[in-house]
Amino acid sequence: PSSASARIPLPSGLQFEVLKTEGHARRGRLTLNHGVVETPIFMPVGTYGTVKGVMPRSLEEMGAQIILGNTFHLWLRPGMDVLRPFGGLHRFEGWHKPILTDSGGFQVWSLGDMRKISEEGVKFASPVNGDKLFLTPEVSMQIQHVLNSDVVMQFDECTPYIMGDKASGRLTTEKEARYSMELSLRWAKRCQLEFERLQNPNALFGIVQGGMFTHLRDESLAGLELLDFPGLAVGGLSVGEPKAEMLRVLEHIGPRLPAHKPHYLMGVGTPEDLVDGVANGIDMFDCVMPTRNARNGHLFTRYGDLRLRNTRYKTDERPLDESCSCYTCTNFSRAYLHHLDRCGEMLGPMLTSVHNLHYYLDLMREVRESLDAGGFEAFRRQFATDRARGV
Ligand SMILES: CNc1nc2c(CCNC[C@]34C[C@H]5C[C@H](C[C@H](C5)C3)C4)c3nc(N)[nH]c(=O)c3cc2[nH]1
Ligand SMILES: [Zn+2]
Repeated sequence: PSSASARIPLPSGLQFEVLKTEGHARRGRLTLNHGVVETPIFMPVGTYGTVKGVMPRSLEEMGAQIILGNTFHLWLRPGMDVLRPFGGLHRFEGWHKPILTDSGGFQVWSLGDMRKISEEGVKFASPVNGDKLFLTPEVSMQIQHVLNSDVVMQFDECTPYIMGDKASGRLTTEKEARYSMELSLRWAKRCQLEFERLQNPNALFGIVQGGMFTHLRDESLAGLELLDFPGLAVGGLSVGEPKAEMLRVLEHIGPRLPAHKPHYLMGVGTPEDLVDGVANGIDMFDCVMPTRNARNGHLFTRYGDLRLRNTRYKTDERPLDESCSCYTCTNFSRAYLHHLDRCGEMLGPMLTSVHNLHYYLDLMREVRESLDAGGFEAFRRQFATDRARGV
């Protein structure tokens, strides 16, 4: 694989220009150390150094501009000693465009009771081999430095929507959300100090927390603004809260994010969430749905969702989505994909992942084009009508 050409790093690792706005929606251009990204953008998610079942050449073909890496898992396996000689994740996984890595905080949080959170960081047993591990803001920065990701996320605590086990259903209190938000702010400062000590040439993003409390969201944003990160993410959403709650918080904080910086909504979401997010000032999205749902035969199309396992598709000669130009829709029928799914053939998830990712990337391309033409609101109405039509 070609060695990454020597690049002159960008100041603070990125440049961002807002080309057009329509309400709170923005059409932008994000220049990172490994290339340019047109926004709004969906970022396919890699988990173990690959977007499951999809080759990097296919990702390029479908127009992916930036993908996610997985700090937590890559730290455990293959580990930094393997990745360091490659100069980072790009050469290791054969993706030479921009990569964003999350800090690992969200995943440790998802480990549930196997973790112990303190001011210092998070102690937990490795799900890979049971080793006792300690993830701190500093260690997260050191791992992401080795991965050489273009966008580095601060180590934060994703404030839960429900405290304790789901059964109890106790909502996180304002006091708990405040403590968690302030912990993430202290960790943001520690991340910035370590990032600078490492002389990382990439971009470090802060993450806004505050749970479902808009005044805590404002305090989190104000605290992060003092640290002047080149980009900001909205965390602590899509964590089991009702859709209305997510929208309420998003409509509050999205328009309040600094206009000249890129805005990343973490872990969101459905096609409808992406369009709603753009309307509230979001530029970047990541979500496991396109790939995870593809493996479960849950396909997204312009006219609604499709469950491939349903017997009605056994003889259906049409493509998944007549309006889709992806490799899967161009070459295969619903009947064939239904058959692969029934047989458990590995080509099935590969073809359905190509379609779902292509659908998400194409949706965001249409959003960008509608913003270029000043027609995003009209596009948003047509999108909702089409999606309600049914496949
Ligand atoms: C789904 N809802 C949601 N996600 C969230 C994430 C992870 C974003 N995706 C990165 C990720 C997470 C997993 C799965 C893949 C690969 C890798 C491990 C990185 C995407 C979040 N990450 C951080 N650091 N903080 C959050 O508050 C947060 C909130 C979320 N709410
Ligand atoms: Zn398709």
